[in-house]
Amino acid sequence: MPTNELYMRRCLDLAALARGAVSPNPMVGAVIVYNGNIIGEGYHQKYGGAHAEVNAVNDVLERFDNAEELLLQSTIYVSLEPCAHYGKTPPCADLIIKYRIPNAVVGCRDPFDQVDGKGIEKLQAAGINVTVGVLEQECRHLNRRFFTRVQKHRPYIILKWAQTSNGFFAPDDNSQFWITGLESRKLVHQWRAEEDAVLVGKNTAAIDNPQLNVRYAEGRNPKRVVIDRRLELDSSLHLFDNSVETLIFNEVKAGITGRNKYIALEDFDRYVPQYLMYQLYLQDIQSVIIEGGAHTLQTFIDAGMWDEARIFTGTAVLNKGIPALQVTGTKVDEQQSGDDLLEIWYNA
Ligand SMILES: NC(=O)C1=CN([C@@H]2O[C@H](COP(=O)(O)OP(=O)(O)OC[C@H]3O[C@@H](n4cnc5c(N)ncnc54)[C@H](OP(=O)(O)O)[C@@H]3O)[C@@H](O)[C@H]2O)C=CC1
Ligand SMILES: Nc1c(N[C@@H]2O[C@H](COP(=O)(O)O)[C@@H](O)[C@H]2O)[nH]c(=O)[nH]c1=O
Ligand SMILES: [Zn+2]
Repeated sequence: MPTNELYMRRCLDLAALARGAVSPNPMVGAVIVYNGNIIGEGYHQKYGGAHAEVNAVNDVLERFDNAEELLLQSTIYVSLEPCAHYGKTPPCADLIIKYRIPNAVVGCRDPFDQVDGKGIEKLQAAGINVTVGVLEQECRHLNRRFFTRVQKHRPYIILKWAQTSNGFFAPDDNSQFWITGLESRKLVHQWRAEEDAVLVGKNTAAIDNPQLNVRYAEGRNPKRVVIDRRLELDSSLHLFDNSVETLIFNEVKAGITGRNKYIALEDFDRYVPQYLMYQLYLQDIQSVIIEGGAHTLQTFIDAGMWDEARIFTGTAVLNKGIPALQVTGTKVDEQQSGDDLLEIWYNA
């Protein structure tokens, strides 16, 4: 692998260590290389905390007595364009300029309005040799949630469901039927920990009484979201147990009771997926995993409001029921999850 790619790959690995911990900020990793050796590493570890470049420079300063001398002959690799603005921390471009690091290699440009090329320009104006676009697609992919929020003004939307081996989604008698095995269940809980919110429709909330939390994996619980137009759901359901912030989209009331947030939509007959996702965007929710049911998933599919679909096909069989859903897009992966088959599709 060419050298630049090798170090950028390390930046990506570092960045990914913060999965689920920095939203709505992007995940970013940085390494500093002197004479073919990595002398410092860092990543953005938690929301509001130091940026990757700061941690990488500090790592060098802590490890070497002659750090400032080494930095004068080093290259900094960073998976996202260094920031140029005063946010929660001062601009990273200024830090690189301050230590006169002569070379910067950037994975991809930051689309965020206050950066968007200004970090690169600032470095170049200071005489730093800047290379942009190393492993660019991978760098953009890692932060696809962040890019979607900044560029589309909505969260990244993941659809997830399970279907039987003979193409059914659920029984049609308002009962719960578990299709997948324990491994898939663990995987889904891990996915929940990686996203900001998990959403279900009213019937799923009533029939399954889901908890929608992270019990079979490590990590933090996502916010819960439910669509309940007329507020018909029973308040004794797990969803309303105040263990996690829960957003209830309805047409009856707005307000907060404990950790339950009622959000009123003006129009429940048209553009519901669009309105809903805009509301989540306003709440800084950068990604959402939609776990059903069929009706809810279908409205998002019909509106073209999805980015990724994760579809399990279990070994269970149903003789009749709600038919499984179809997406058109690109299948990017297929793998076994215990006895289940898992397909990943992108909407492109
Ligand atoms: N196989 C799997 O992966 C899963 C299976 N299930 C199963 O699926 C079944 C439930 O699925 P289903 O009946 O399709 O129900 P949903 O859970 O999708 O709930 C549908 C209801 O939610 C409200 N809603 C959803 N989307 C919208 C929208 N865009 N605009 C307005 N209201 C909306 C409506 O309620 P209102 O009546 O207020 O208008 C609608 O009738 C259960 O048996 C459950 O066990 C559930 C999840 C996953
Ligand atoms: N039936 C079914 C799924 N159902 C989804 O999981 C939810 C239950 O979440 P929890 O209460 O937290 O365990 C349920 O409401 C529905 O959204 N998921 C799957 O991976 N496989 C399955 O076969
Ligand atoms: Zn920064």
